[in-house]
Amino acid sequence: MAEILTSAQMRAIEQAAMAAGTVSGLALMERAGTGVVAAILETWPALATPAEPPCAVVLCGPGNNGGDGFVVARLLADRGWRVATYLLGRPERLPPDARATAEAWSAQPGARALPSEALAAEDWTGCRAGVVIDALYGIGFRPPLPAAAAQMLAIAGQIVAAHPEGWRRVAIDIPSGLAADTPPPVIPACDLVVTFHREKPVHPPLRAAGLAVVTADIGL
Ligand SMILES: NC(=O)C1=CN([C@@H]2O[C@H](COP(=O)(O)OP(=O)(O)OC[C@H]3O[C@@H](n4cnc5c(N)ncnc54)[C@H](O)[C@@H]3O)[C@@H](O)[C@H]2O)[C@@H](O)CC1
Ligand SMILES: [K+]
Repeated sequence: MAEILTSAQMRAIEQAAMAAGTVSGLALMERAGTGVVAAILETWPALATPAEPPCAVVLCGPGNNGGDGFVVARLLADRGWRVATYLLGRPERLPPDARATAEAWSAQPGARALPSEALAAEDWTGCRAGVVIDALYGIGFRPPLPAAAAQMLAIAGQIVAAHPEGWRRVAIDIPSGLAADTPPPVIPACDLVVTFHREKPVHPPLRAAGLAVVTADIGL
């Protein structure tokens, strides 16, 4: 059976690698985002060679999971996708690595880096293929889910529901609202979960329930 790590064990491995100077937190975040994009394109190869640019609605939370989301936004925009990020919280309160990836994304010409409040007013109906990226919370989350985050996920669900053949939901590390170290009380609506280095206790039950769970190598 594949090794399962708790969130504390995962953090300890990341901290040890950073303390040893073998990798920075920012480099790990870049690898994490790269792994998410690779998993999306492997899971849905049509998105790698689309007839028209796909869209990405990226929900970014207040921590490093959100930082991964900004990397994914930048990389998908580099591929010609139509991308917007929606940040829950204030950019100046992001932790340093996430702030760096947010700034790198915002600095891209044409980047649409928006506050969470903008999500409700956006119209994505003209985009036939796309992904909603859940980068709200990862291994740092402890329930309950804040109402504002639940509201963002609900709006994103409506975007996907409007195009059941063309839009997919992707969760970075963990579907937001679930805790890393315990079995999920409910199975969330999600098509692909991309976690890093090793699965956490939440992942095997998700896979057993039919969700695609991919573990990306981030070089730890
Ligand atoms: N250098 C790193 O730390 C790396 C982090 N990675 C990503 O970072 C994630 C972990 O990041 P963080 O530790 O910043 O945490 P998260 O991004 O999971 O959570 C963000 C913040 O939400 C807060 N929070 C937790 N529960 C809450 C609740 N119920 N209501 C409101 N706020 C709540 C936490 O205090 C935390 O500061 C991983 O899941 C992974 O996606 C990856 O990029 C790999 C490298
Ligand atoms: K997430």
